[in-house]
Amino acid sequence: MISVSIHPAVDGGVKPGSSSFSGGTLVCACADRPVKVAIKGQVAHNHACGCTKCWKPEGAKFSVVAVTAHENVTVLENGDKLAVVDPSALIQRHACKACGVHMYGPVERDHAFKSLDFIHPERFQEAGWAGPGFAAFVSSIIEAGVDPSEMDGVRGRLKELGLEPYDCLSPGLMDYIATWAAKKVC
Ligand SMILES: N[C@@H](CCC(=O)N[C@@H](CSCO)C(=O)NCC(=O)O)C(=O)O
Ligand SMILES: [Zn+2]
Ligand SMILES: [Zn+2]
Repeated sequence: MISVSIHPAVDGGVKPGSSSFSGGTLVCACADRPVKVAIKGQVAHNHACGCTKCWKPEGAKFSVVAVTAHENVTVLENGDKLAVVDPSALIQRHACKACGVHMYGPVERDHAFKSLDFIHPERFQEAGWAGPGFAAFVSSIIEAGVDPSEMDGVRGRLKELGLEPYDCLSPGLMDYIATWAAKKVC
């Protein structure tokens, strides 16, 4: 049986990152004047995300998305092609207007993730970025058009790949957000 496709970067097995990876350049999909963004250091909290807002390559059910500190992000070339996808969203996803690839998404609002940027490590020119460690917003793929009857197969495949499926973020990240919220309210 052909296994369920999750994302081209993980369908053949999740690749571990290299301890010597010290950052690189994200490049959009344009042949002409591609947007280039430099990222310093290894990425953190890389995960597969099933939400409808994250950029996915053609045909993928999930995105692969990680975070880095905003100070590690520098637009190198063709930044004039970037526009914010949804200015009302928490993550200010800066996408290439020509090819649609999301290049970086800063969180500027008062939130546990403030000063972090969401990026898609598959757009690195270089190899060695840390692979995804879990799958988030799995049920959200239904919102993107996946038939609910496919969900057992999708969750089964994610587990097989070592990407524990969650319908929100991982427990560690949810606890982190809740801890931040608890401190803020009191
Ligand atoms: N069911 C919705 C969920 C969208 C959503 O909340 N996405 C998360 C995860 S994005 C990367 O992990 C989120 O934090 N979004 C904030 C934002 O998008 O600004 C859907 O699928 O659309
Ligand atoms: Zn582009
Ligand atoms: Zn997402």
